[in-house]
Amino acid sequence: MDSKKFDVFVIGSGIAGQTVAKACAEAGKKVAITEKRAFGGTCANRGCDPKKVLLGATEAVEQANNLKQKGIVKAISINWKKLQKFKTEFTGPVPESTKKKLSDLGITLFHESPKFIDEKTLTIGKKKVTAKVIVIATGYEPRKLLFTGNKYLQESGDFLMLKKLPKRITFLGAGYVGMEFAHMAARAGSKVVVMDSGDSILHPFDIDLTKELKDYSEKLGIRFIFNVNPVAIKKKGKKYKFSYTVNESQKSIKTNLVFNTAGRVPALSGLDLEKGNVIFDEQGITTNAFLQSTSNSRVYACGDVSDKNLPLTPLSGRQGYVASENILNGNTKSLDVPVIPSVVFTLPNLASVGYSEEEARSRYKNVIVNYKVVPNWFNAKRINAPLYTYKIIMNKRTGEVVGAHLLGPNAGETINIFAMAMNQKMTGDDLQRTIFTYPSWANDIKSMV
Ligand SMILES: Cc1cc2nc3c(=O)[nH]c(=O)nc-3n(C[C@H](O)[C@H](O)[C@H](O)COP(=O)(O)OP(=O)(O)OC[C@H]3O[C@@H](n4cnc5c(N)ncnc54)[C@H](O)[C@@H]3O)c2cc1C
Ligand SMILES: NC(=O)c1ccc[n+]([C@@H]2O[C@H](COP(=O)([O-])OP(=O)(O)OC[C@H]3O[C@@H](n4cnc5c(N)ncnc54)[C@H](O)[C@@H]3O)[C@@H](O)[C@H]2O)c1
Repeated sequence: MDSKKFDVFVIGSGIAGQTVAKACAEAGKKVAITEKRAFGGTCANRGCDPKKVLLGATEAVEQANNLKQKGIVKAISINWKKLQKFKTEFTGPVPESTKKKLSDLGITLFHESPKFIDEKTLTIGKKKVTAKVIVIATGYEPRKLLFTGNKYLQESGDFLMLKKLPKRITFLGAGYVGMEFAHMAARAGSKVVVMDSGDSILHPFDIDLTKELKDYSEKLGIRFIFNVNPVAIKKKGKKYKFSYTVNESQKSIKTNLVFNTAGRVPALSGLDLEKGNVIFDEQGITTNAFLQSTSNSRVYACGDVSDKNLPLTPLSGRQGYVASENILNGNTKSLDVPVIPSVVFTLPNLASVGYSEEEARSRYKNVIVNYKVVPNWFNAKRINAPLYTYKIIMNKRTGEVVGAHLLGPNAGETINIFAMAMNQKMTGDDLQRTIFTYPSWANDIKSMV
């Protein structure tokens, strides 16, 4: 068997894997990277970026609909085929440009899944590869749902590639992906059903805000079914019959497509991690503070697949950076996680940073909770936006902002200012003293605190 030796061998070419591979190659190491799907990873090929391109058109529809009778006279609608073509302008070049960037740095590329045969050796196709350091950066994959007909389930990547938008779409899972895609599909003209095994949407987010978002989603025509236990999907001509139970009572719906949006899990299958002595659990690869495997010191894990994950692109990139520092300089950099803002790109956005109301109340003796529904504020009113709500939480003793939860237009941007304020331990007074542009969404922060 042909054998190759590297200083660093990276598995997975998403943001985490690319960051490590580039840093190590730039530092003069002999580096290889392998990718079993398209080079460039989830975010750029079948996640955040293509989603946000499709979202652009639905933002235009939302704004025009809100301003009907307020100056906009004609309803606008989406040409899905043309929108998809536009999206491909972004995703199409990703694999080749990623490959070029990596190989220009002298990195050797493979296009297959490897398998561990011992702690430092992998097989990849017919080749044997040994490396001083092996980096696992394989990301997440959709959770497998085990019921009859699960082969008919589609996943988020399939949605982003749909040539034609079907009349009826069902999303199984009301988390980030299910809610974002349900909003896009509904605005692009599909009849959408969202089901969840739990009793609410987006359960890590603030309950008051998610309730408002759910009610508004229903007005868009989205139907929610909660406490669902999926039973079977049967193909019936061009449609599917999806059977499920709710509180033990049997039900079914007819739909054109069913998407598995029931969560994502670490992508570890097929790597033969046991042979490499790499311990993992359902959180991902078990790592220490330096992102090094606790069982095999030659192995580092970063991005979604490490057990230190919070599966978001900026965090995965940061983990890639921390892993590369430790590979290159010895274990010197531990992963310090700052305050992490997060946004669900429904329209309006739901965004959050820091403690929930419940967490803050249990953590601090006295908290100030500023919770208000304010679609009457100028910024929302001028675009006739139906929802604008905030819940800002401050530690009463220090005045510091410890949590911010926003539902409204532009919330995905405004939340970044709260993240920065929290990282700098700013108080409500500090924010009030700041001069923001006017009239802008950021300027509303003064009134929120
Ligand atoms: C639909 C969707 C929308 C999202 N939207 C957002 C968003 O708006 N904002 C945000 O911050 N995050 C978003 N995310 C999450 C974000 O995409 C991930 O957190 C990020 O891509 C993780 O980067 P990573 O490098 O860890 O893994 P990935 O980008 O998943 O890269 C891992 C790579 O490893 C490859 N791989 C897996 N197994 C093997 C193997 N055995 N051999 C070789 N290669 C392998 C995979 O094919 C993949 O290319 C979204 C995710 C999805 C699915
Ligand atoms: N805007 C963003 O930043 C963004 C967007 C998309 C994805 N992501 C990342 O990707 C991760 C995965 O997102 P996701 O939406 O796939 O997962 P999720 O964990 O956000 O939501 C999964 C939902 O599926 C439900 N569920 C689980 N099993 C089920 C079953 N058998 N039947 C019906 N419902 C079931 C859960 O109750 C939950 O509500 C997120 O945690 C997030 O970090 C981020």
